[in-house]
Amino acid sequence: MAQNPDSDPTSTLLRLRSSIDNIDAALVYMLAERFRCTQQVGELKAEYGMPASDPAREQRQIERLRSLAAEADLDPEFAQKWFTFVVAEVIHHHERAAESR
Ligand SMILES: C=C(O[C@@H]1C=C(C(=O)O)C=C[C@H]1O)C(=O)O
Repeated sequence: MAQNPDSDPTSTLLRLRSSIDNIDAALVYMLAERFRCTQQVGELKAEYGMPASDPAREQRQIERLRSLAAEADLDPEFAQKWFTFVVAEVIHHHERAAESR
């Protein structure tokens, strides 16, 4: 009789880790794509003398992401922390783009 593939904890661990590795790869590609977009925003802002950060836009994004996180059963605080961390890096890039003009 065929064994249940999940009856062996080692195979279960390997199967789950394989999915985790795929998800991590997708996240890296998604982040790279996001930074490619924000880089273009940074160049546009530097060219036209627009401010690096837009707190009102960020506030709207935070509210939207918190609501999406709650729907997806993800901690909204965690979603906000992740967003704030990424945006801080984006703004740093925008400031560097403006300085190098
Ligand atoms: C990318 C922008 O610049 C900043 C970075 C943001 C982001 O990474 O989502 C949002 C607002 C701005 O503070 C933008 O203004 O759209």
